[in-house]
Amino acid sequence: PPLLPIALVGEAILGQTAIAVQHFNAELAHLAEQMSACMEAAKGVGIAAPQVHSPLALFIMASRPNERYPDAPNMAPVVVVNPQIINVSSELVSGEEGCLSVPGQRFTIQRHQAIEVRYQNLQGEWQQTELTGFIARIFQHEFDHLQGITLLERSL
Ligand SMILES: O=C(O)C[C@@H](Cc1ccccc1)[C@H](O)SCc1ccccc1
Ligand SMILES: [Zn+2]
Repeated sequence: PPLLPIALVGEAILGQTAIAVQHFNAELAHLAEQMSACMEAAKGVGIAAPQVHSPLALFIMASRPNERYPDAPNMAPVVVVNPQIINVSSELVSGEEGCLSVPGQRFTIQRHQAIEVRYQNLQGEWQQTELTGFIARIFQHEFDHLQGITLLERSL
């Protein structure tokens, strides 16, 4: 099946607040599958539903070592639904980020080093955990997408 087209910065959907997911059904699981395929094809470590023109509060995050973050952990893709950031560290770290919606560009972005988060999985079960480092960075990047915020608004 073809990959979903990726919204580019400037398209309205990337500037909108995402809508809470209410129905944890097969359709949601199918969307998550399509998003994972897009992320893998783009060699990304994250992708948010608005980037594939869906208004839902849903993203995928993964992690693997890459040239910018050679010590990044290997983490299998995680589906994050209706996320909340409930605590953030005062410590900020600067790092380089890319965005599938701003192709070919890299930005230096400050993020919280550690965050406490709460989200639902594809079955609607609430998870709560603390994230640090590169994975915390990815979560914050994708969470921004669900608030209609892209790197361009955060770039130093
Ligand atoms: O647009 C997206 O959400 C995918 C982003 C994910 C990302 C978040 C934080 C820091 C870096 C990337 C990227 O396009 S995925 C491509 C990539 C992978 C590793 C490092 C930099 C860029
Ligand atoms: Zn992005």
